[in-house]
Amino acid sequence: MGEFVRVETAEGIATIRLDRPKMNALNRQVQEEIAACARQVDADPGVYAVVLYGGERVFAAGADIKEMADMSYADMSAHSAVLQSCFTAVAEIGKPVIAAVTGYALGGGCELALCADIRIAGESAKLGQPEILLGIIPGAGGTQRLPRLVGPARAKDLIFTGRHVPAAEALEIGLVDRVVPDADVYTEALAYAARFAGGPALALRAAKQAVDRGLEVDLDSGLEIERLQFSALFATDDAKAGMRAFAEKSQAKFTGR
Ligand SMILES: CCCCCCCCCCCCC/C=C/C(=O)SCCNC(=O)CCNC(=O)[C@H](O)C(C)(C)COP(=O)(O)OP(=O)(O)OC[C@H]1O[C@@H](n2cnc3c(N)ncnc32)[C@H](O)[C@@H]1OP(=O)(O)O
Repeated sequence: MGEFVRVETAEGIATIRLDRPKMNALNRQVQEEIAACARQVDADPGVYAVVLYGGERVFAAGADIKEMADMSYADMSAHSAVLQSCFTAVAEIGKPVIAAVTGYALGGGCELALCADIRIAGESAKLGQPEILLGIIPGAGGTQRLPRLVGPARAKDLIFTGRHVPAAEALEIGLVDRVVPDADVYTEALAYAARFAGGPALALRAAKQAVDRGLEVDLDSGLEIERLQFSALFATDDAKAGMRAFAEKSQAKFTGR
């Protein structure tokens, strides 16, 4: 349990809850607490899916500008690897991760949402990478994850202009996957995550890793990643249970082994 970031778990779903004054501004402490929560939920066999949530008002308004304002090249050069690793810890959670985007997801806040697999936004939510307006650029994966999601031209538009993207446009360009009434964002994210509770955790992890790792390599290598992940699942009790249940017209009981 961190000071500004905590894990709340219920019925197999973990929420990583950001809760810091000043729009959940991401300072060093928040980033490190996010990474600790990511590692905690990744290692917890009782957690089948994860929701990232900043509260009803805001997801996260980005890095703490006031903290960064006094940082030197040396400071940031020393910290930026840690910073990226905190976000990568979220991206590498071996379970479905859903970002519940309320209010603003800007800068590092948008980059955090990009580390999720699915993004559900409220109708009045706004996302963006406004770093350019501060004389800097995204530094927590935005220049890499955003173009992979929306394409290089749209990513450059958002990064070059720093503009806020309303939820409806974010849906159009694939930056978010669903738009729901503001009041329903968190419950909708939990409902989607609940689909995975009690499910085939090993297969879900294999699917996520095959897709994510496959995006980074050529097709032949990606097919090899899939082949190895697919074959490995035949060593699991879950695969036997799942296919036997189908044959017996019964409900599969997955154990995560
Ligand atoms: C060696 C030490 C290492 C330290 C750790 C380094 C951390 C490095 C992290 C790097 C992460 C990767 C790179 C990412 C960079 C960024 O994210 S840059 C920031 C990008 N975000 C923004 O530019 C958004 C800034 N905020 C706003 O534009 C507005 O606040 C808003 C979101 C549009 C909301 O406006 P409004 O509703 O009018 O509310 P405000 O009055 O503006 O805000 C309320 C209070 O919250 C404070 N605040 C808001 N955002 C931030 C922020 N990002 N950082 C710090 N503080 C923020 C705002 O100042 C208000 O405070 P008070 O005036 O004191 O009430």
